[in-house]
Amino acid sequence: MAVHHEEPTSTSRKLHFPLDSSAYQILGEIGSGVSAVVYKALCPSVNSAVVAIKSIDLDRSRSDFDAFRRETKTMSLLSHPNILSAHCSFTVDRRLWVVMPFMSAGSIQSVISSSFPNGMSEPCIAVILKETLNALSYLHDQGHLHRDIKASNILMDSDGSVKLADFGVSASVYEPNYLNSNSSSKTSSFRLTDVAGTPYWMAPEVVHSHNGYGCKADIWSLGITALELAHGGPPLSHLPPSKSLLLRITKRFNFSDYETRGGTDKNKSKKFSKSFKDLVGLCLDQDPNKRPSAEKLLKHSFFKNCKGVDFLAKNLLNGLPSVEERFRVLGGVLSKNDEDEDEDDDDDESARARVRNRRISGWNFNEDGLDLHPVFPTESGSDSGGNSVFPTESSSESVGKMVRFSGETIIRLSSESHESFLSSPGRVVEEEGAHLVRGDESGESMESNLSSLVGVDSNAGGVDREAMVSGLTAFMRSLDEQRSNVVTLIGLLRGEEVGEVMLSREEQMGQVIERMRVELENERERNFQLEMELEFLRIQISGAYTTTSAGSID
Ligand SMILES: Nc1ncnc2c1ncn2[C@@H]1O[C@H](COP(=O)(O)OP(=O)(O)OP(=O)(O)O)[C@@H](O)[C@H]1O
Repeated sequence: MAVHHEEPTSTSRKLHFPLDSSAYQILGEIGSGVSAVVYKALCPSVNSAVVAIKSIDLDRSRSDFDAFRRETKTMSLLSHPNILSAHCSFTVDRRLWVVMPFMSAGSIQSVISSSFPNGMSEPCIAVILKETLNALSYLHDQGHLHRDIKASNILMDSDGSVKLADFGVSASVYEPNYLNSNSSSKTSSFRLTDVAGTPYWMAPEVVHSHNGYGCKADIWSLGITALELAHGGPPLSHLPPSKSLLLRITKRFNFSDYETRGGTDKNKSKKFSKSFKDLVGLCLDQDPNKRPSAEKLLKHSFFKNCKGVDFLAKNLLNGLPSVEERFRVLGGVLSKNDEDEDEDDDDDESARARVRNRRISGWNFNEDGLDLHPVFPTESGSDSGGNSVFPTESSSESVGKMVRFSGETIIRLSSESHESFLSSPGRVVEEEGAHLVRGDESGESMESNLSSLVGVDSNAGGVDREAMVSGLTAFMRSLDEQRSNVVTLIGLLRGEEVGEVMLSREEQMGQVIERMRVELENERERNFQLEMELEFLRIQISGAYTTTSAGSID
């Protein structure tokens, strides 16, 4: 077993946790995600310390190795009572092991699932949010964003102490992927541009991340977490992630909607204090600039008579099954739901269970094949109630981009020149398996094809002809490249010589495959954002219709 040693983190250097998997005795599994498993383990050489080991499969993970190095680096540089620091990390074969203190009560989400499926009391919520805000205030002050605030990333110990964990998608303002704005304040000026987080908790500006976002995205997620604690799940978690994400980020979704509908608990309408509603409302302001900072939120009246962590221990941990036991029960539910997910997409419980394992970080959100179906023509009618209008938003950056998703291809359309495009039928663009305009079809057929592409009624808008042509040309070029790669690969497999390269056949094949893999990954990453934007437009359109006709989000 190959073990590559890495520096232990600063906080644990004194303890000398071994950087060797054989030095740990695995006691059992306590959690699992798409690409990681969490174990409870013993470390006999360090006073038989009980630890949690997060073992991340680097091949299955949508974050790259650098992201995980960043997680452990971030954790090692931070020191705060409300932030979980790793003891050390090292690789074991193709897995990254992160050794952390064991938090015996597990995540707040697992506490909710087990004992409070319909939500916790406000005094408990206040303690959890306050402790989390302490961590966030420190984190933002240090120039970091967490980017994945949610109950499953807030861990609790047997004494009720609460720590923020999972820095897998956290980011530092000191890293190169942020945009500077004019503001002089460090914590308000940095702007990240990549999509990261988990759908139900994601701030609107993170979805539209080409405009950049900052630490206020964490404040939005904290607001969603507050609702999660209050109702047992985040708003709209009864819907598949893509739909909930997009509905939630539109202005159509207000906290009051959620409250009067009883949150995720359909049978019960809950009453909440004015100060709690005010706090959540502040966090969920669509305008990130209007959301208060973590530091300011700590002074909110909701925390005025906030109890200590021992209150949590008394009220949450009594009779709570062990974290292993909870995982055994919940783990069974999760795997069953994953098997069933195609059969029962609308089932509330399964949708809620599924989201626990899903995080948006680039294109992997699509990989799970949920409901992000902007190109399925048959769905357009039902999504829009058959009355949607063509997107009216037109911007230079939203023109003519192409999106490939699960073997389908969609094209971003602007609102202009639809008529002129449709009046010149006969362009030949074909691709097997893709929903594209065919050259032998009439203008009307093309129109319906185009409508199908974006899932909207094209009568109400237009297509930018030039953008379409340039987009389709780019698409053809990309197809040509892929075709040539495939031809090369077939040649190599058949034993033909390719060019005058002196490389072995295996090496040549390896190179071609690698090139195609990189291309595919780049394309998927690009496409993820485009899909989000397109779906967002569609939701806005159908939302405009629904709001006008029914005044409701359903
Ligand atoms: N240090 C720890 N101590 C005790 N339990 C832990 C610890 N770290 C994680 N767990 C348990 O393992 C579960 C899974 O954690 P993990 O970080 O892999 O996934 P997640 O946060 O649920 O999902 P994801 O991060 O993939 O969105 C947690 O919900 C928690 O119950």
